[in-house]
Order: sequence, then C-alpha cells, then structure tokens
Amino acid sequence: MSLIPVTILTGFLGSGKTTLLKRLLSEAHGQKIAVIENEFGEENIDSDILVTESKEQILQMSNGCICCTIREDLRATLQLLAAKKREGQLDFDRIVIETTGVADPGPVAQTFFMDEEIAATCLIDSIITLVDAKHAGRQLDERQEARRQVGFADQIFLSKTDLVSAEETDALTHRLKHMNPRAPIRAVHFGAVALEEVLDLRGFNLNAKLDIDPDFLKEEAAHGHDHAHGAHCDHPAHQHDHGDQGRHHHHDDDVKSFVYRSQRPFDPVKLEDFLEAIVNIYGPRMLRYKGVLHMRGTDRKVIFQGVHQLMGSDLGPPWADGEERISKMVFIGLDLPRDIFQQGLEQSLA
Ligand SMILES: Nc1nc2c(ncn2[C@@H]2O[C@H](COP(=O)(O)OP(=O)(O)OP(=O)(O)O)[C@@H](O)[C@H]2O)c(=O)[nH]1
Repeated sequence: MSLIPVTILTGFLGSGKTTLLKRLLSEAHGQKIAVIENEFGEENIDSDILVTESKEQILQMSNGCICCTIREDLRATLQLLAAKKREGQLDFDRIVIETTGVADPGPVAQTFFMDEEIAATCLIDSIITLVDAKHAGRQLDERQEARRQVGFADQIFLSKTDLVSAEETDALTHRLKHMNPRAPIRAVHFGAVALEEVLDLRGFNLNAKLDIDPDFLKEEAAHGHDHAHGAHCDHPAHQHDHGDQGRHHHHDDDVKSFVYRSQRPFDPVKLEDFLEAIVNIYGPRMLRYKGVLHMRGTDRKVIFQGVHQLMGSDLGPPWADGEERISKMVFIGLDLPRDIFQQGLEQSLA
C-alpha cells in the first residue's frame, strides 16, 4: 500500500485554520480527505463550524493538545484510520490534521518518524502555517509556540491581510522571511486558496527541521513532555467542570481556558452589550473565544467567535429535531476573571 500523505495545518489561536479547512472540504474535488481535528478543551466548537457532507471522516481529538498530553491518542487515531482504510471501512486518499492554536508542530511531526507503524503507513506532505496578519506581531513577540509554528512551516498563509495596511503586511512578510527563509508566503482571504496549493505540496523537508531542532529524531525528545529548547508547555490548563478522564495539565500555565454552558437562551441585546463591554476591558488578554449559542428569537444556532477585540457572529445551521439546545462558549486567555464572565453571561440570559 502506498503511504498516506498527511498535511499538518497549524497556526496560532484564531489564525484561520478552520476557515481554510472548511473551504478546502467544501470545494468540489475528487479527493477524499480524512480530518483529525484537535481542539483544546472538551468542547469541540469547530465540529459545529465544519459542516461537511462526510462528517464520519472527521475525527475529534479534544482531550488535550496533540503535541504533548495526547500524543498517544494521535498515534492511536492514525493507526485506526490506516487500519480502516486497509480493511475498506473508510475510503480516503489523505489526512489533514488541524492542531490546536497552541501546538508546537515539532512533536506532532516527530510522531511520523518515531513510530515505526505510523512511519510505515503515513508520510508528511507538508506543514502549513496560518499567520494572522492583524495579531501576529504580538503573538510572535510573546508566544514561543507561534514562533515554532512559523519555523516549522513548509508553506505560510497570511490571513486577515484585509484588516491591515499593505505596509504592515510587507513588514510582517519581511519578519516571517527572516524567521523561515524556506517557506513560501502568500496571503489568503478567508481561506480562499486553490486545493493544489494546500495538498500534495511534497514540501516537508526533514533536513530543514533538523536545522531548527537537532533533536528532532531523538527518542527522548519525542517522548518527553518537556519540549526541546527549554520551551515550556504553555498550553491552556484544562479546567473542566466534569469528568475528563484524568487528562489535566499540571503545568504552571499563564494561558487558561474555561467553558460556559447554559440551557436557557441568551437575550441577543443583553449578550451583545455584555460582550462588547468585556472585550473593551479584557480584549488584550482574550486570546481566543468561540461558542455555539442558543439565542432567543431564532431556531438556528448562533456561532460566535473572536480573537482579542475582533469579535463576530454568524447564523449556523438550525437546531436539529430533538437536539438539546445548550449554549457552549469557550474562553482562552491570560488571567481572565472567570467569575466576572460567568456572572455577566448569566445576566445576559433571556
Ligand atoms: N477579516 C478576516 N477574518 C478572517 C480571515 N480568515 C479567518 N478569519 C476569521 O478569523 C476568525 C478565526 O478563524 P478560525 O478559522 O476559526 O481560526 P482557527 O485558527 O481555526 O482558530 P482556533 O482553532 O480556535 O485556534 C473567524 O472569525 C474567521 O472568520 C481573513 O482572511 N480575514
């Protein structure tokens, strides 16, 4: 059997990975793609956003980040996919892995070299990194994961260039070229990019990865939870409200996530007022937030999401017959006052 090509889609929180993937999956083409979605926290909001006809080809991995706590799960998921393909239960030509926004792509890529069974069935086609033109400056200054994502890229796509000036885009491109001279850089508007510019790039270059990470092929680097280069794992701690199969991070993280749920519908006006206020005050510390909302006055899901001060919402699909209407919101940020958020959201209910 020929090796299954794998594309690793990475990029910091809110950089446009799901937007690109959604475009890719909905584009008419003959390719059958299996998707591994890794989202942080136990709520997988992206699965509501990624509406495709082939839902069964999307595997969720949302009990941690694949670059550390659930590397074993990634291995198991890849083995399961390969086995199903072998046995004719699943038909796909390639795999796309969407990592969490805080993933270090290094350890994810290592899995394809360090595990013999995976190495014998899959081959990395390329690592694609999305860079948010509006927020990248600060993310690259402050976040090691963001820098590693750029360093490991075989192809860089700049999202949100529509929100900045041409000079800002040029300056960012210049900075990215310095960080990674090998990866071609191009702007994509809301993930609009031709399929052949994303898949089958055959861009993965092991030698280049070894330049960044001389320990890339070393066993302990692959299995240790402490990342190479003294990079500490900055992932949002899991603060689940209910059972999570013992997958808590115990790192001293500054980035944390929490989830808000409610069965009562939101009042749209109250919620908008509250969110605007909260974004004004805490926006710089709100790295990423998103949710599927049960809103008074509509039978459709409301998908809301944002990055720092940039917030937006969309009408999603209708709630299915018999589906429980529960709002779920995830906030990922630096020292966010959970009580204030919780209280304000309660007060925004209808
Ligand atoms: N203005 C603008 N917004 C964009 C563009 N691409 C994506 N977005 C928006 O940016 C937000 C985040 O996009 P996602 O695709 O969800 O980002 P992500 O990288 O999957 O986010 P996480 O997985 O949560 O880290 C969404 O509101 C998108 O609509 C773009 O080119 N221009």
